[in-house]
Amino acid sequence: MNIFILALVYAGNENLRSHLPRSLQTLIVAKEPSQSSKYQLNLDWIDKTPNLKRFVSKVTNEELSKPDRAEVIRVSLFEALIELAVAENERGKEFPNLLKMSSVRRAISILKKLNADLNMLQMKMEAAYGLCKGCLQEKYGKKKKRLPQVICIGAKKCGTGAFQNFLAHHPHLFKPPGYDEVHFFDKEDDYAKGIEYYHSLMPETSAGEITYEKTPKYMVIPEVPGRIYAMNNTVKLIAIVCNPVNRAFSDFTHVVKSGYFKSETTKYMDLTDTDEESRLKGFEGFSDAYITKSNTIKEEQGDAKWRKWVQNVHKEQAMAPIFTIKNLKLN
Ligand SMILES: Nc1ncnc2c1ncn2[C@@H]1O[C@H](COP(=O)(O)OS(=O)(=O)O)[C@@H](OP(=O)(O)O)[C@H]1O
Repeated sequence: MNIFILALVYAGNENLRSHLPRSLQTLIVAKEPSQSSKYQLNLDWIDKTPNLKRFVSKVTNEELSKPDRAEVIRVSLFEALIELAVAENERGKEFPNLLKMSSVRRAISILKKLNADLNMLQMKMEAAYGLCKGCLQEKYGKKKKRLPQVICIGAKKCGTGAFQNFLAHHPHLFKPPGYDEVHFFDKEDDYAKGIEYYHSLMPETSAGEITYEKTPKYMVIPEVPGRIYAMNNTVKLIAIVCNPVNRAFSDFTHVVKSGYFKSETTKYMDLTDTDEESRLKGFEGFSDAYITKSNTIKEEQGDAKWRKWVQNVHKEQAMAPIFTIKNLKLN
C-alpha cells in the first residue's frame, strides 16, 4: 500500500518518476494520466491535507532506517511541502498558520530525522509565499531606487536601532545600504544637496517592496517636518517614544562610553583616584556637566517638539499610536 501511494505521488511528477525502480516506471508510464487527471492527482495530494497526514502517519522508523526508502520519503515530502505552500498561499492561508498544521509539523520532523536540508526547504516554501528578499521583483517588475515610503523619526535612545534591526529581517523592507541613519533632513549641508542626492542613497527595490529609513534626530529639528512633508505628504512616520528618565539614563551611559564632553568633564574624572569621596564628587560634577550640555535633556525640558510633530503636523501620517518600547520592557 505504501509503495502504491508513493508511486501515485511520483507519477504526477516527471522529475520524481526517474527515482522509481525501472519496473514501476514502466508501469506508470503505461498508465500515465492525462494532463487534467495529472493535475487532479496533484490537487488530491495538496487539497486534502489529510492525505499528507495519512502519508506522514504511515512513515515508520523502520522505513526511515532503510536508505532507499528514506530517500524516496525525503524527496516526496520535500516536494509535497513546497507544493502545499504554493496551494495554501493561493488559498490565502498565512505562512505561520501553514507551519502550524499538524501534518506539516510531522513532515518537517521526519525530514529532520532524515537530515534533509531544512534551510533549503524553508527558503523554497517562503519563496512560494513570495517571502524572500527580492522575490517580489519577478511579480512586480524591475528594481529601481525609490524615495522612502516609511521614515522612523526617533526618538533617540528609545530602541530605534533594535526596531531597525527587526525591520531588516522582513523580506519586503529595505533601508539605504551602508547607512544606519541617513541624517538628510536635519543636516543643512546634506539637505542643500537636494532630493536627488537623498534619492541616490536609497536601495533598489521593486514596486511591491518598501523603502524605509530611520534618523532619530529628525524628531527634534524644527525644520524637518516641513521638509519631509514637502518631499511626500503621504510618507508614513514611525515615532517610538519611551519613559524620559530611562531615555536620559540610556543617553548618559552612551555619553560616558563615547567620551563626549571630555574637555568639560576630565577635570571631574580622575579614574586613578581611589578615594571614594572624591570619585563621588567627580561623578556628580560629570553629571552636572552632562545635564547642562546634553541635547537629550534639553529636548525633554523644552517644548516637547515630538508632540507637535505627531499630534499636529503629520497626524494623518502616523502609522499607529506611538508605542513605548521601554515601557513594554518594563511591563
Ligand atoms: N527591544 C527593545 N526594547 C526596549 N529597549 C530596547 C530594545 N532594544 C534596544 N533597546 C534599548 O534602546 C536603547 C538604544 O536606543 P536607540 O537604538 O534608539 O539608540 S540610538 O539613539 O540609535 O543611539 C538602549 O537602551 P540602554 O541599554 O538603556 O542604553 C537599548 O538597550
